[in-house]
Amino acid sequence: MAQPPALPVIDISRFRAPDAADRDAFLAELRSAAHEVGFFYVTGHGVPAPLRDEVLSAARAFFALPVERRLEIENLNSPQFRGYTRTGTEYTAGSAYWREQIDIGPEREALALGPDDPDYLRLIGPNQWPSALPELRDIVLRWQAEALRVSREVLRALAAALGQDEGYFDQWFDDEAAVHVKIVHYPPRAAEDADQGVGAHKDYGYLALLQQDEVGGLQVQREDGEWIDAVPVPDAFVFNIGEMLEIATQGYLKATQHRVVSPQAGVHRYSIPFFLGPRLDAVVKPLNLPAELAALSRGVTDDPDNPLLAAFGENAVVGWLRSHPRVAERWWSDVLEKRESR
Ligand SMILES: O=C(O)CCC(=O)C(=O)O
Ligand SMILES: [Fe+2]
Repeated sequence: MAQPPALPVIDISRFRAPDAADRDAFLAELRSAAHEVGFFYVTGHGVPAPLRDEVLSAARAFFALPVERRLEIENLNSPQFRGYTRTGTEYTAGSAYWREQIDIGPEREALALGPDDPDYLRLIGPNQWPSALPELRDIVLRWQAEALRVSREVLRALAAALGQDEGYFDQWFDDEAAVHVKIVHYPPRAAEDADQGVGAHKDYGYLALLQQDEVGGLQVQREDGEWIDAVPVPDAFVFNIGEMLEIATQGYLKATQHRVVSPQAGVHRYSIPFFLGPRLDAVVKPLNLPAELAALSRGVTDDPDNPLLAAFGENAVVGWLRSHPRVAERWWSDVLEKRESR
């Protein structure tokens, strides 16, 4: 049965409202959604419905390809962790996820690097695209451009809601900014009690945007520990705060834990998350919050299993190495050895 959404709904078009009072009311709503829950729906985003349908259809078509065609772009081929991950080979906290996916990032040439270059520069490189579904590239890149536009608008609105100039975060963006799209398929659970689609985690960039189909399964942890469903809301994206914004606001905004419960037998779920991070070389500094907001900051989460790193490139490297151990062993063994001996 359809449940009413338990998360706030933010109409981003109100950010450009000509009426100052309405804009202030909008910023107050956004601020409270981002501070109290860290998860909210965004409507009024202007991403055309046909494009949203096209990307989900392309996702279904890719995962319906024979496995050998999917494996042509396996991420094991890619030092930059790009490409296809088979079900059961991606991890959080040592426990496998029940999903398959394609990881896509900015389309670049890999750099010729020396031993003293920072490790995160190894994340720069080309994507892999399936020859069996040539239209996927164009559809995903068009969708990615729209997701980037909407996320940057939400980030501008958040800057304004935090008492900053709306362009505050622009200093961290240029062509090297970390954008990351995932095309994801959650197969039905293999057994009634095997329901981990994705284990509890936080996202490491500034913001994540999610387009989900009508199945549901995403859950968000409230401050009291209770898990609530981020039920699909037609035409809305789900947004959540990532670790970089938690650091920038000293915990006034919080990177919220979330997870995905696998669909029931016979049901398949498809989702397209998009992650917006700053440039790989960005080191996020705490921003100057207005006193009344600073008083409500909770500090940055101190979890020994997942220390939050203000250096974004390093935060990203740690995340990739942890979630894709096979790619890490194949292409990053020198980095792993260096880190183990520290
Ligand atoms: O597919 C979803 O609903 C969420 C996925 C997610 O949280 C992630 O990939 O970080
Ligand atoms: Fe996530």
